[in-house]
Amino acid sequence: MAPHAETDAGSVNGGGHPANGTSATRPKFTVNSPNVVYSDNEIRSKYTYRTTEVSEGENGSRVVTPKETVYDFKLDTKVPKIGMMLVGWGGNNGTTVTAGILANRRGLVWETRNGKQAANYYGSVVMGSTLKLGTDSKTREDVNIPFHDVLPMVHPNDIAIGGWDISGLNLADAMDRAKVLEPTLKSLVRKELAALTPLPSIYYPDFIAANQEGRADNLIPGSKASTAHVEQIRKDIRDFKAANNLDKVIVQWTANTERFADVIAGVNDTAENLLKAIEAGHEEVSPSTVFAVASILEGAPFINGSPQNTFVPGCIDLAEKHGAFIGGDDFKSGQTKMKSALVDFMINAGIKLTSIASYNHLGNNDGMNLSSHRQFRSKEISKSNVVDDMVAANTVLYAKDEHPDHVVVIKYIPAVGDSKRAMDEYSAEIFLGGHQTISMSNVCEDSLLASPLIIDLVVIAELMTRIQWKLHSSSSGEGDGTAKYKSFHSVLSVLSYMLKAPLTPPGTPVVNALAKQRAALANIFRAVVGLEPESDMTLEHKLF
Ligand SMILES: NC(=O)c1ccc[n+]([C@@H]2O[C@H](COP(=O)([O-])OP(=O)(O)OC[C@H]3O[C@@H](n4cnc5c(N)ncnc54)[C@H](O)[C@@H]3O)[C@@H](O)[C@H]2O)c1
Ligand SMILES: O=P([O-])([O-])O[C@@H]1[C@@H](O)[C@H](O)[C@@H](O)[C@H](O)[C@@H]1O
Repeated sequence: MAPHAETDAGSVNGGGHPANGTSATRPKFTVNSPNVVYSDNEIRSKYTYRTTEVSEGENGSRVVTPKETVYDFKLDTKVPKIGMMLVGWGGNNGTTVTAGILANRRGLVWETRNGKQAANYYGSVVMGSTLKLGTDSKTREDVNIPFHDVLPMVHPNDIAIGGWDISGLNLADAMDRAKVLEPTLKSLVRKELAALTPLPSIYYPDFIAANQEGRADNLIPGSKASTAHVEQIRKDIRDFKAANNLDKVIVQWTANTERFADVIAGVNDTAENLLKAIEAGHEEVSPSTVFAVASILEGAPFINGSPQNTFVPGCIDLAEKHGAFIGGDDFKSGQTKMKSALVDFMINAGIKLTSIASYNHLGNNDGMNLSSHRQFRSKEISKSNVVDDMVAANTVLYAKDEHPDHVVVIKYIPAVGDSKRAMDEYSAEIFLGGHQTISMSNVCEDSLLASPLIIDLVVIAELMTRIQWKLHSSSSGEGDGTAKYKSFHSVLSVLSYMLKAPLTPPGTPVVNALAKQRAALANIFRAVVGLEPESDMTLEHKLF
């Protein structure tokens, strides 16, 4: 069946939201400040970023100096028509997120054994959460707004969807294979999904488990990297963009977890070497890296929802050289999301976490792929490193290089399907030699937890393409109007809230604490419209 792009999704406004297109979308609030200027298609702001610099004082003391850097931000308020192309579109996540967007777009309601269920975007930080805007001028109470309203963002209902899969099943049959959704919901989206078929993809057998071979029937010829593969994927992106009359396309990897690729000097250590290695068909270049390279060259943001090292140094170098956005790694959906919140709480409460035993079993195709050791190893790494920053930051509890014992176990048990079971035990030392043990059982519907993250990653990555910054003349020392606006760094570490192993610009620290990640996201968006970070000090309720 010929690959089909989804029909133009932008014209169906199921969510009661403003139609998408090139017209500017009116912000949901107006900032009353001389530092914020509104025009038809832009919001410009002057923002003072306040930090604290610590330096060595006398006799081993420290000197702490408040620092101010003034930035100019520019936000393009035109919300574009975008498409999302998923690599692994026929998988559990791909089919579930597609069905979910269709259900929301059409405002579907279906019968379940507990009664009627309406489509929703629960689990999406953008569509399901709020943030504090400020304090009511009269009541002095908090005013909270939907996260989606803080800046003009794409509405997921309007995202055109397409993608690739090594399996040629149409999306309706693939949805059945995934065994994630209720039959009543499936029946309501089946017809539309049946008309969607993943584009053929590249398949290099050595990178994913051998047990995946049986589904590989929808292939672009060639079993190792090639320039032809890059060019085919670039053409697919262009064709999808044209077929759906899109302004932008964002590509996400939600295909199987690959083994780590060896990082080899002269092969994938620089952009130039990586392109040469692809041209030479080097066998250490993975399919995910080929997709990343193609997306970068096509100017489409690329996000890696799996744990493998797609972004070898040469790939990051290429993104930087092309000013393209990349983000990753590995959707943070259930067990690790809980861990990044619980460990933050325990260690910042002064409780000395001494061990974490994380066990989970699942029975979906992801689990089958992870039953192969080299693919499991990729996941073990991304699930294990999530506590490192929180431990290293507490030198009261932990000596240098001291850390809790931490084991990760993943077992494939077909009977549980997509309903992943996570069982964790957190052991800790408390006051006067006491011990605390937290045992947790967490039934995580893997794809129903990951799909909203796919949406958040696309919406936020797109928003980041419309935000630019420059040093204000008072900080740059240059005359007004001389500095040029530029985009955020190519590596979108702002996406870390949705990811287990956040990719950050080379040489910059990784923050895994969930609350810090979310605060960074919210406060950066506040800064873009000239608002101070939300500090939660609420002095207005303490000093009166
Ligand atoms: N909660 C979650 O579901 C969750 C959380 C974090 C990360 N992940 C990661 O997301 C990925 C997808 O998870 P899933 O449950 O949808 O898995 P899945 O196995 O159901 O889907 C993966 C799809 O990718 C396809 N595929 C494999 N190699 C491909 C290639 N080279 N090109 C195109 N398609 C290819 C497969 O045919 C399959 O349809 C996995 O890597 C998983 O580890 C999932
Ligand atoms: O995000 P999380 O729940 O910690 O991690 C999950 C793992 O526990 C699971 O084994 C794997 O199949 C999923 O892809 C996901 O990565």
